[in-house]
Amino acid sequence: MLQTEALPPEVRLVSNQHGRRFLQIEHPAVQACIALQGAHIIECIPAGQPPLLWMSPMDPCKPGTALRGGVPVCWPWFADERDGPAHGIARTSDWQLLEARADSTSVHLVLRLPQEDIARQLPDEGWTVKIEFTLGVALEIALTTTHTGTGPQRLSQALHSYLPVADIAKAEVTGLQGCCYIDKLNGATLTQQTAVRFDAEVDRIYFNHNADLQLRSRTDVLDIHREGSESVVVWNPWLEKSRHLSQFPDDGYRTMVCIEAANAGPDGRTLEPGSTHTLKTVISRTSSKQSR
Ligand SMILES: O=P(O)(O)OC[C@H]1O[C@@H](O)[C@H](O)[C@@H](O)[C@@H]1O
Repeated sequence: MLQTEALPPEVRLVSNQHGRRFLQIEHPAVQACIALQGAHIIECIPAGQPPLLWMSPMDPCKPGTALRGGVPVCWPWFADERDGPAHGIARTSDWQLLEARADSTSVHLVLRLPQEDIARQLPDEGWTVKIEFTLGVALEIALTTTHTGTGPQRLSQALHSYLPVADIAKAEVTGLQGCCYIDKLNGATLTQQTAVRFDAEVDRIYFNHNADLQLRSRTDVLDIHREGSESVVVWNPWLEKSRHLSQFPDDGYRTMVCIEAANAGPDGRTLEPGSTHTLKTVISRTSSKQSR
């Protein structure tokens, strides 16, 4: 773990009143906050812009509880693709900061999931995993997994980005037209004909897809670029599910949508011993354009 004295002045390690620890980033180009538990970024505000991420106002901030919003890291499985906790084991451990540096345009941070946490929870498997954040005018996250065990190992994962919208009923996701998806609500496989719009719960895995996406909401446009990802999860719980979600207000669904760079469903990977895979997403607001 990097010692506090080695942090650049733009990065501070802080604790809230419950003892939960965060990396607080204050840089001329960006303000951000990353919870060590889960290596979970909960705030990213490029200078002069609205936030790039949605965060629940009901976050209890107690150590051990799941944070609803930001970018939870789902690893080494997505949702319930394996037995065990939903979205894998990475969300509950405190990650270790390995590297922190800043230049004139951005802050770069590297964290890793402690080996003893992986060994305790997945005793028969060999993995190392680290995450790199580059924070500036864009939010860049790269999750790198190395298979250190013997025999092939399955890997599915997601950077579960909660993105803000002014009004979900007027938001749309473009770039998925013509793409096939699994509708997780009924198991059907369908083809997306138009931009994705929302008037009910949506929970889908789009697959065989690696092109860029846009989230359009009133005059705001977020650009989403992915690498090492052939699938993208689009999720909005709508009203009924919102009422049952932890740390989520009943009307939270109106102002968020998850667009997740993933390797999920048919895009789950098999890694051979010694091989490495990087899942990357870049979220930016390149301009304000006219939307619906
Ligand atoms: O409630 P969780 O575990 O944070 O998951 C939230 C949602 O995450 C999405 O990625 C899944 O597709 C949904 O099915 C799930 O409900």
